[in-house]
Amino acid sequence: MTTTLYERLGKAAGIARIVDDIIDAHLRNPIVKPRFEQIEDLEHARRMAREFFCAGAGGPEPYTGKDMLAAHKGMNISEQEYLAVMDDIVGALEKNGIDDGTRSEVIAILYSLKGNIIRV
Ligand code: HEM
Repeated sequence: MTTTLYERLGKAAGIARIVDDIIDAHLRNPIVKPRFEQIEDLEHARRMAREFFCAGAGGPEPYTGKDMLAAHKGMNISEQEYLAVMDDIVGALEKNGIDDGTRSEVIAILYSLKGNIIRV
């Protein structure tokens, strides 16, 4: 039996916990903290990130947020900030007991989005 990425991440409930840990990590990470402290509606951003991961992992939840280019346009996000965000995501996946292969899959998907996020 193969399981989907969505299932291996713990479906909506598991993804919600992972996203909460990612946001907590960003708010503690000196490299990206100022960006995330400035967000006016953090609960909205949290909801969008949960939807994005659910939909991106093949879950049934629709993603109702902006595409990655529109969401990050004009922010002048650096390569270093992008890496810091990726590191926080890996840390949150590890904290939630996500296996090595699944972590690599998530990182590969996110890496493919970098052209829509860095210095756009
Ligand atoms: C790993 C790749 C990333 C993914 C998958 C991602 C995903 C998202 C999503 C889904 C949103 C919500 C869009 C919406 O409101 O409709 C968002 C917003 C945001 N992202 Fe990212 N992001 C990534 C990288 C980054 C990086 C590297 C930074 C900067 C350090 C960043 C900073 C922000 C900020 C500040 C917002 C909120 C904008 C606002 O509502 O005021 N993101 N991101």
